[in-house]
Amino acid sequence: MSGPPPAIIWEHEVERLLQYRELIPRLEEALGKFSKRDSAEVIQPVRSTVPLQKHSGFLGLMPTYMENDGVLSTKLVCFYNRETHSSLPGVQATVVLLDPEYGNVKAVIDGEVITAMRTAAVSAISAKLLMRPGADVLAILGTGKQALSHFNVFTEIFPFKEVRVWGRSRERAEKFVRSVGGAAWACGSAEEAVRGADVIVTVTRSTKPVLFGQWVKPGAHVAAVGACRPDWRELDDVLMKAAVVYADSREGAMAESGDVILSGAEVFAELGDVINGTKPALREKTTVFKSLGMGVEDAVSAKLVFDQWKATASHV
Ligand SMILES: NC(=O)C1=CN([C@@H]2O[C@H](COP(=O)(O)OP(=O)(O)OC[C@H]3O[C@@H](n4cnc5c(N)ncnc54)[C@H](O)[C@@H]3O)[C@@H](O)[C@H]2O)C=CC1
Ligand SMILES: O=C(O)C1=NCCCC1
Repeated sequence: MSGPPPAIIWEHEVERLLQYRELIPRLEEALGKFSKRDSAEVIQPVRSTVPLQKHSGFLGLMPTYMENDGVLSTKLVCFYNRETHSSLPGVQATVVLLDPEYGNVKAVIDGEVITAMRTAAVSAISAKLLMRPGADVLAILGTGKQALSHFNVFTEIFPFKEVRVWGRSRERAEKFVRSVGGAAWACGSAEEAVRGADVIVTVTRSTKPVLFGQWVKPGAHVAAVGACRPDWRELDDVLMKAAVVYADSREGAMAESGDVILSGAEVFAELGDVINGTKPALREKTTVFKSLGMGVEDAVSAKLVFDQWKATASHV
């Protein structure tokens, strides 16, 4: 292959280079560009998925081209629905950044930190747009990687007075609370965590509902991040039908979200539509943001990492 060898930028380096304050505005811009459906801005097909049946998982391929920005990338992500309490990873990812003119690989970047941070940052954007003003109580269902990245960004940018965490085992919820220096409460049940909460984040590997509409306070905002297969659920039909549903990608939600497909709920708008001002943010209603994850989010995150990496003198 012609051209210089690709940069290899791994986990600790990505952690050092990626900051929410720089990432969030770029993601907001990217979501808006995606929803314009202008092929010079963003070409991003719905994720192709290859089942890894033997290992209860999937390989997702997420190519994206942003012509006006000169960004070409693809993420390779494996995600699993393994036996409960398996110590094997739930999500593993790599982002490959290419030169769109020459076609050579410019960088191979660890995708786990990018996936954790860009997903949480997009949920935070959904909350910024859709939660009611004065939201005080945040509930997080799940205690894994996404739970931590969501805790980090939500507490960094919003002044929540209380953060509640639920996991399938109380022990894991308590461990999570210790890991964040005690800045949250471990709850004994999902119901206890979400009753009265203003914002609820679901970040589990569950394939059946863990959040039920009858527990959810009217006007609450839900960022639903797990359940990214057409037959997986995190939210029940009552909630899906009562809420105004937003998504990152309408096509993605119609193809991949069990919560949308199986409940028959309508996707009211994409987050990008709200950012572009073409659809309203119905903050006074109960809202669900159904996140599936998009290649364009990985593309702008990888570009940010690569640009910062190049700017670090010792690598040049
Ligand atoms: N929307 C998006 O862009 C993305 C979505 N995801 C999805 O988000 C979810 C969480 O991802 P990670 O935090 O990386 O995974 P993780 O494996 O680190 O954490 C998963 C959490 O779910 C819990 N869990 C597993 N089965 C459960 C069940 N039946 N009921 C309740 N809780 C259960 C685990 O105990 C753990 O707390 C996964 O479904 C993953 O596929 C991950 C990355 C991006
Ligand atoms: O966008 C992503 O990255 C993922 N989405 C759903 C499943 C895991 C990874």
